[in-house]
Amino acid sequence: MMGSGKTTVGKILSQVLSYLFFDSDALVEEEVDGTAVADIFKHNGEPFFRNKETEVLRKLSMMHRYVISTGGGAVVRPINWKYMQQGISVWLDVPVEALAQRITAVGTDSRPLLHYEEGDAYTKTFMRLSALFKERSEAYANANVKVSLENMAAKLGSRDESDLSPTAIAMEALEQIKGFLMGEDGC
Ligand SMILES: Nc1ncnc2c1ncn2[C@@H]1O[C@H](COP(=O)(O)OP(=O)(O)OP(=O)(O)O)[C@@H](O)[C@H]1O
Ligand SMILES: O=C(O)C1=C[C@@H](O)[C@@H](O)[C@H](O)C1
Repeated sequence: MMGSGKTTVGKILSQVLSYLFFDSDALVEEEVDGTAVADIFKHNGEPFFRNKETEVLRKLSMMHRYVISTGGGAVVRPINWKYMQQGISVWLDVPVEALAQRITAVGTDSRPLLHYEEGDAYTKTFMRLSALFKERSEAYANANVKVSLENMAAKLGSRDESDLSPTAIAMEALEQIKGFLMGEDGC
């Protein structure tokens, strides 16, 4: 989901692994002459953006030793899973309340799918994100690994996910990836 920390956590993970980091939204922007995602949505429409996103994921699926932060909506197209499953997919599962708080703090200008609701900034962001999460939760569950911030906080005896640093989340992702790979090898 947008604001879940894919970029922040993904960059840390890439450093720990000594992999390169790429953000698929940034690559789509490059393909459209440096046009910002919000402007691509505005001028070319969402289907145009989604086609570019699929094309970027196709190209990335041929690369090795990359950590990739995908767009939050990449999960909705089944064809994208064909590409994402060339690697190990990680779902950063962050409660919608926390997402809305983070996004409200930085503003919604760069997030074209959050522009339409009435009301105060937190409430409209929360409502829209809740609807998107409901539509997409089944698709996110296709990921090989799920890092639940709620579960991580509970293990630490806390109910507040904001206590979790991006580094701690990256380390948890790494542990789960190792567990997934060991399961794949039948270990
Ligand atoms: N663990 C965390 N705790 C608190 N804030 C965080 C955490 N991880 C990321 N953030 C903050 O949340 C915001 C969104 O993070 P980030 O850009 O990494 O998310 P994203 O999933 O890549 O978002 P998008 O898909 O919309 O680009 C940033 O302001 C970032 O500093
Ligand atoms: O959740 C989404 O559908 C999106 C997330 C962003 O990363 C961008 O890919 C775009 O704003 C759409």
